[in-house]
Amino acid sequence: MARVTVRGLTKRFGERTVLDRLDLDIAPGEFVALLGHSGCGKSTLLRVLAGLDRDIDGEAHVDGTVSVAFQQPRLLPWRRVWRNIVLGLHKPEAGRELALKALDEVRLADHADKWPRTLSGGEAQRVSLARALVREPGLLLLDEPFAALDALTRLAMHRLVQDLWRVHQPSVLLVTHDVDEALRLAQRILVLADGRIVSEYEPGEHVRAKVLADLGVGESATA
Ligand SMILES: Nc1ncnc2c1ncn2[C@@H]1O[C@H](COP(=O)(O)OP(=O)(O)OP(=O)(O)O)[C@@H](O)[C@H]1O
Repeated sequence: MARVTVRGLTKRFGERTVLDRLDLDIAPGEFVALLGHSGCGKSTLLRVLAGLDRDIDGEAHVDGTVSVAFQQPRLLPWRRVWRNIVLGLHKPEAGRELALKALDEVRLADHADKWPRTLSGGEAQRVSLARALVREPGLLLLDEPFAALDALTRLAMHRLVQDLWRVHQPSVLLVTHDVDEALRLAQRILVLADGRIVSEYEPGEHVRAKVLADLGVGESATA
C-alpha cells in the first residue's frame, strides 16, 4: 500500500504543456480510475508516477514500490512464461517458486513453461499482471490493460483484478476509456482534462452520465 502525493505537477513536451499544475492524492490501498480523452496526458502521468519520466516541474511522490501493466503485455518472446515473470527480480534461487505462486493467482499455474507466443491475448495479459504483482508493489499502475481484450475476457479480468486487489491491497491507478469499467472497479473516478483533474466521483447513481458529460460524450457511449 503506497500513498501517492502529487502537487503542482507540470509536464511539457517542447512548447506543449500536457500536465498543468496537476494535484492528485491516492490513499494507501485505494483503487482509483482515471478517465480522459485520447492524448490528454493519462499515460504521461503514469510514466511520471512510475519514475520513468523525471523531467518535470512540481512534486510527484510515491512512498512505495511501483509496478506497471500496459495495454500490450510486453512479454519477451525468447523467455518462457515463468522467466518473464521473475525477470530482473534479483531472487534467482526463489525465482521459479515465486513465478509459480504468481501464476497460480492468475489461474495459469499450468502455463509456466509455455512460450509467450502460444498464449491467447487474455492469458498474456494475466501473465503481465502476475509479473506486476510478483514485485508486491505498493502502487499498481494499470494503463488500459483490458482494452485489447474481447468483452467476455475483459469481464473475467475485472473479477480477477478485484480478487487480486483484495488479497494484495496495493493502491491502484487504472487508466481506462471505459466508464463502466471504472464504475465497476474503482472506489474513486477522476477525469483528466486540460492538464488537470477536473472532476472526481465515487461510483453511484448518475455518475456515469456525469462522467460522460465531463468528457463531452452522450449517454450510452463509452469515452
Ligand atoms: N515523448 C513525447 N514527446 C512529445 N510528445 C509526447 C511524448 N509523449 C507524449 N506526448 C504527447 O503528450 C500528449 C499526451 O500523451 P499521453 O500518451 O499521455 O496521452 P493519453 O491520455 O495517455 O492518450 P491515449 O488515451 O490515447 O493513450 C499527447 O499529445 C502526446 O502526443
